[in-house]
Amino acid sequence: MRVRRLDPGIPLPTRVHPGDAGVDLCSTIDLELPAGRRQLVGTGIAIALPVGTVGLIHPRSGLAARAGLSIVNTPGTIDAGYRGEIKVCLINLDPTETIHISRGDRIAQLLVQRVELPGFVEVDELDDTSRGTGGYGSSGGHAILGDPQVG
Ligand SMILES: O=c1ccn([C@H]2C[C@H](O)[C@@H](COP(=O)(O)OP(=O)(O)OP(=O)(O)O)O2)c(=O)[nH]1
Ligand SMILES: [Mg+2]
Repeated sequence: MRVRRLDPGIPLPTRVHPGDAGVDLCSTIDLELPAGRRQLVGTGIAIALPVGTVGLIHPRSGLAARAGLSIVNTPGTIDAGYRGEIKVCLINLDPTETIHISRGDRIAQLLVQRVELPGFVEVDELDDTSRGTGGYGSSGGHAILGDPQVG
């Protein structure tokens, strides 16, 4: 995969272990992210994905579990033709604590996947299926909102 470093001080995307699906991306900035706030953060890299693939930007589970750091539009979509800097819209989901990020910290991970590129043909009817138009919990088994002891 061809990759450009737009910020020479930032390491290339790294696959920490051979076979890892995600390659980690780093922040180009120091950042204080208060509880509930979001910010678009540069990663200092640009890539040339092959047509027929997509880059998906996922959060890192450790930061999510330890600090509540996530990504607003997870997974972010990197189109094959995109040549700009990959950016990450970080959000602090912790209810009270500020998250401190330093330049060079690994803040997200990039996955590259094959993707279908179908054309769309308008029709009057779609074929019947067992699910039909049922969705949004139609099969049951949802969690109950509120306190189950009350009422
Ligand atoms: O987390 C992300 C998501 C997107 N992008 C870049 C690459 C992607 O190819 C482009 C457009 O993304 P998307 O299609 O999700 O955003 P949009 O709001 O639809 O913008 P556009 O009108 O440019 O497609 O922005 C990122 O750098 N990081
Ligand atoms: Mg778009």
